[in-house]
Amino acid sequence: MSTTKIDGKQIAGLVTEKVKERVENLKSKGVVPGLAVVLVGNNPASQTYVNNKAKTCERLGMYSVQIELDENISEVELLKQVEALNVDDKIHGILVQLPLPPQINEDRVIATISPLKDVDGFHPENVGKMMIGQQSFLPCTPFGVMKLLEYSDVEIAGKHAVIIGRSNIVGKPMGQLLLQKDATVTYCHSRTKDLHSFTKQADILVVATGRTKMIDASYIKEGAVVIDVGINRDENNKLCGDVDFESAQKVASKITPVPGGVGPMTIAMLMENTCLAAENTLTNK
Ligand SMILES: Nc1nc2c(c(=O)[nH]1)N[C@@H](CN(C=O)c1ccc(C(=O)N[C@@H](CCC(=O)O)C(=O)O)cc1)CN2
Repeated sequence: MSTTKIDGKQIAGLVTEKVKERVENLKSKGVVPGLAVVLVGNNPASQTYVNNKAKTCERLGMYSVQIELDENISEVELLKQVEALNVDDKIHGILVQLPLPPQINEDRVIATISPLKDVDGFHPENVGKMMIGQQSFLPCTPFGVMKLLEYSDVEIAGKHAVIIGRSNIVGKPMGQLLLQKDATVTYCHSRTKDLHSFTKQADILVVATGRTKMIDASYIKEGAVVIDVGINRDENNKLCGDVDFESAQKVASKITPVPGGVGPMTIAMLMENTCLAAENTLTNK
């Protein structure tokens, strides 16, 4: 089977070029889209992602601030920081980098972000709107996967999409977005019995297990499209996904690599959401 590698870096570049044009249009109307990224503690991976977000904002001509807080900060202090950003007119999008340290309740932090500035699409109001198909901020990783499928001409309507993973930020919204495009959706997870029997039926297989190279060719139907959302380190400390790429590419028709697949799309969609949040201030949404 000849396989196409889906180039997330290239597609992210195409998406951000369009965002850049929208930023220029906003600036001509006196609005500079602004993003605030809050980082608690010094998790090296989170630091890399936050720096990449700031660099991308700069490249697109957007304003960004990075708020770095101590690992031991109390929840009350963190909530105060978020509330200050909610009323800061220069800031259109607020993102609190996850994961957060154990003394902080993630749900409370997310619920404190104004839904109008929730460019991560994690606030219960935005999640609810997404569920009923109303305009809302979509979570960046599943939104990015939808763009990858669109740019790669993958047909979704009538296809069987199998999602392995049920997290609030990837698995659950992923299934919902595919359902809205008329896929038949099956969710699998760590308690699913006989995983092969489900994944072998998938026309589109989205893998978000958090387990290094767990999915090999034996799980994949010939010709399936395979999307790997995982980011792990292998035994040689090399970045890799939840899919065993070498094995899977022998049967998949299209497949995302790690790195260079879904990851760059997460940041591109964050830029698109921030731009949308700034545009909304002009239309009073
Ligand atoms: N508040 C949020 N926290 C987290 C999110 C999120 O969407 N919102 N997602 C992830 C981390 N993340 C963005 O924040 C993210 C992860 C990976 C990448 C990426 O570009 N990965 C590259 C490899 C980068 C590397 O060298 O490590 C790739 O896959 O090619 C971007 C963003 C959890 N937290």
